[in-house]
Amino acid sequence: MSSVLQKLISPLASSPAEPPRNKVTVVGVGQVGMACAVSILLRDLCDELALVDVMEDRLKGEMMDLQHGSLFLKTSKIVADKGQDPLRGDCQLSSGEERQCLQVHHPPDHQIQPQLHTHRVDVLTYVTWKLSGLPKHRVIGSGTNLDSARFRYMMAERLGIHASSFNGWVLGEHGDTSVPVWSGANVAGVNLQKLNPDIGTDADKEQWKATHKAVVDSAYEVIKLKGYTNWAIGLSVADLTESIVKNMSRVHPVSTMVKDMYGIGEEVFLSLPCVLNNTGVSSVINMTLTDAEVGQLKKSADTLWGIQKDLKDI
Ligand SMILES: NC(=O)C1=CN([C@@H]2O[C@H](COP(=O)(O)OP(=O)(O)OC[C@H]3O[C@@H](n4cnc5c(N)ncnc54)[C@H](O)[C@@H]3O)[C@@H](O)[C@H]2O)C=CC1
Ligand SMILES: CC(=O)C(=O)O
Repeated sequence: MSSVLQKLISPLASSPAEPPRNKVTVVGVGQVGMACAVSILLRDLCDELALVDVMEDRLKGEMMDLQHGSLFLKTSKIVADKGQDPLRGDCQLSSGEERQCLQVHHPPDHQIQPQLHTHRVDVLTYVTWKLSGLPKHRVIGSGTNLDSARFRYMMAERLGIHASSFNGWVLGEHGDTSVPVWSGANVAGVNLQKLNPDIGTDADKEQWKATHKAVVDSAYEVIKLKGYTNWAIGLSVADLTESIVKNMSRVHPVSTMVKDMYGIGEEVFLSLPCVLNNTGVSSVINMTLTDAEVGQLKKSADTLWGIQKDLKDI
């Protein structure tokens, strides 16, 4: 007696379905991980989304909740895996392999947190690079992609234009010692430093420097107000994901290994403008920075090295 399934569907292919061509794994299904997951799903960036967490109930609940939204999404498979080793997983690519696998890590950093008095993404990117054994161009920290987005939004608000029309970069360490590149800030190619040579300095009568301070303070402000930040980081990680999985070679400020750049002598991860495509960070743009900006980058590098050199067992 045939089942409904057998009566309804006549299989044509005898071989099993192909493995996913674009798989994204989100490690850590807390506030940030789920904001990344939803942003990635809404932009149709993968054909399989895998969630990984050590909290089994939460992981299953988040997976089921997303699966129930499948009707409104175009991602064919949403799965969860509590057992996957987050740093190795099933996403290792051998050379020439066509599939795209990308892992987005946002678990907290219990092992190193006590030693940190700063934001952590750059140090965690270094730790991930060391533990994974992956080549440096395949380990990318979201870095100052978020700081730059906040800067562009706040500068654009002050100018009465949309964030996408203000071109400005925040480089270096994510957070407190991030470096706004005032020398490159422009709208439609019009350099703001040419209009106001003091822009970004204490001597500036218009105090544009306050906008960068507001960028740094804004993470603390949002955390004070709602307990965490998640939407902007989720949206920004999805944007990075798009450049990678769609092989777009767009330039983003992300955390990469900067030893031997701008006179930095140590193995630290800091944000510079990076070309992102399906090889990872395929190249770094050599920005023409002022001496003061290079000095600030080196200060960020020193801060991070001060933390990293004391990390044991990596
Ligand atoms: N770089 C940036 O711009 C930003 C970074 N963050 C950072 O992102 C991290 C996550 O933040 P939230 O999502 O708010 O925290 P959360 O506490 O809501 O979520 C963390 C999740 O990671 C899971 N987890 C812990 N250890 C794990 C392991 N070994 N393997 C798999 N999963 C594990 C936890 O069970 C939890 O579900 C924090 O360290 C936070 O500081 C947050 C916002 C912006
Ligand atoms: C928490 C954090 O690092 C941020 O929102 O910038």
